[in-house]
Amino acid sequence: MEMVPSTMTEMWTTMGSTIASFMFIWAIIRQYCPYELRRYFEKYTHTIMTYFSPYIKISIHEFTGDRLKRSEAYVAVEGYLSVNSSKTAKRLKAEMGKDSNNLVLSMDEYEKVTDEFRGAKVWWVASKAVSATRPMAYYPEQEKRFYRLTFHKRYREMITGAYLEHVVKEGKEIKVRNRQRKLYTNSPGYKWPSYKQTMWSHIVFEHPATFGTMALEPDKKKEIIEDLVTFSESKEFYARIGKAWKRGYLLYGPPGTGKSTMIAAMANLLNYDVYDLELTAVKDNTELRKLLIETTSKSIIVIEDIDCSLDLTGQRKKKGGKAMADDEKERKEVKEESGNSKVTLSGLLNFIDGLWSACGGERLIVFTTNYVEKLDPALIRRGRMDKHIELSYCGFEGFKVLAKNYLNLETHPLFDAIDGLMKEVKITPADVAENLMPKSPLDDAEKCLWSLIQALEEAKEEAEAEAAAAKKVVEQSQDGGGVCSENCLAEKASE
Ligand SMILES: Nc1ncnc2c1ncn2[C@@H]1O[C@H](COP(=O)(O)OP(=O)(O)OP(=O)(O)O)[C@@H](O)[C@H]1O
Ligand SMILES: [Mg+2]
Repeated sequence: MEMVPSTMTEMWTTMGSTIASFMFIWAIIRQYCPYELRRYFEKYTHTIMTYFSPYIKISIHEFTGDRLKRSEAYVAVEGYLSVNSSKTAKRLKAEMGKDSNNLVLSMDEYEKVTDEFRGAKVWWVASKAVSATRPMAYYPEQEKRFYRLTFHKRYREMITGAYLEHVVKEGKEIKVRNRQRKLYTNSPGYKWPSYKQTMWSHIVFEHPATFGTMALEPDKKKEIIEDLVTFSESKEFYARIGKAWKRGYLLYGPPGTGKSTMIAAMANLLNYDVYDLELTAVKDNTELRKLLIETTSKSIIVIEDIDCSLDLTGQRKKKGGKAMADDEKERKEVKEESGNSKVTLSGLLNFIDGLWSACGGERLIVFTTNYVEKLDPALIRRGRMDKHIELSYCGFEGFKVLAKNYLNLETHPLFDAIDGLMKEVKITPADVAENLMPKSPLDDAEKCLWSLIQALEEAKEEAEAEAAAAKKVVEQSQDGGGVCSENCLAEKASE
């Protein structure tokens, strides 16, 4: 009877001393053994333990290979765990989320969470390994972060198949929902730090414009929105017809008619990033291609005032029959005009629809111009710029949207007078908006409407005076018996 406690005590003593000896040996190895020997010891202990363990482990590393880009799988898992871990994990970290007004939680380093899928239990751990070597003494230690998934080997097939598929799909959706949208620029004003890999700099994109606040004919607005939404939902369609998943928009019209505003509204509608490409700051076609490759999907690449960016209007046409000297001179002129940029029309065409432009998919390319007639037809032909949108002077429907935005008015007795005047004179939405904007806290809606009526009346008087002057010139030229061309009439009228 006394044997049992004595055996138990002996057993505990033996176990205790074994663990103590093991720890002692391990402490000595850690203290005195060279790094290589330690690694060797760790490796074999690990192999023996893995052999007897019924669990399988999968690691998903943040960076793979060239370390240039975060691994897509890691980003997706991060998204998936940000939602799933925030319910169960005890140590969380918080980062600023979408629109800078909410915090997104995710599991902290070395935290472990459990997940269940079709009755199978799995465990996720966020971990990091610190690289033993540093390229230079003053470089910070390189941390390699990774997630480790552990599950029982009897679920191998289901976890490596259906479960991981589910994690990646859901994680990507969560990332898109939570992401801070960005406005990128390649502007030369920013000095790139030498270690920086990317040629774009960015800020958070927070433009408030939406199609709801845009002054535009309702039918036109509806058509544009439908076109954009159809594009964003057509991944399979583009794949089936063998076309890269991108679409070009040409926005043209006089200054102040809402071209730039529409780009912001497009980005807000589709939840896309915006790449504002300053073409004059691009050194040459190679640099243009590099910039393109660095853009991500779900984005709008914008080239504003394309007619001013480069001499893209005649270069290609002239080149064919010209002598070498002429060609050289022409190239020099183009270079001077466009701030040392050597981007050519063919470089730009390749940028839009060359092989590289298909990398990544789901991208809109938008050009804006005030002078559509100045552009080379090759640049804006259908297929390159698929949709041409003219933004023009403000109509009564457009005015009503602005009155609602600026004054919260849906109707007013002065609307009829404004409608009448708008049929007679051209006014840009920017001018309407400026007049409707209260200039002091005492300005009420009626005062703003009167300000607009006054502006419209002044514009009408100006137009009438111009028309009268033109008529006078015509009469004079007829009296004098001379023949005057249209241009000459316009010149005299403006005098
Ligand atoms: N269609 C519109 N709807 C609502 N607001 C507009 C519209 N057009 C212009 N605006 C207002 O006028 C301002 C100037 O418009 P925007 O910069 O979009 O014009 P633009 O066509 O890009 O001009 P530019 O050709 O000079 O670049 C905007 O800040 C916006 O408030
Ligand atoms: Mg603009």
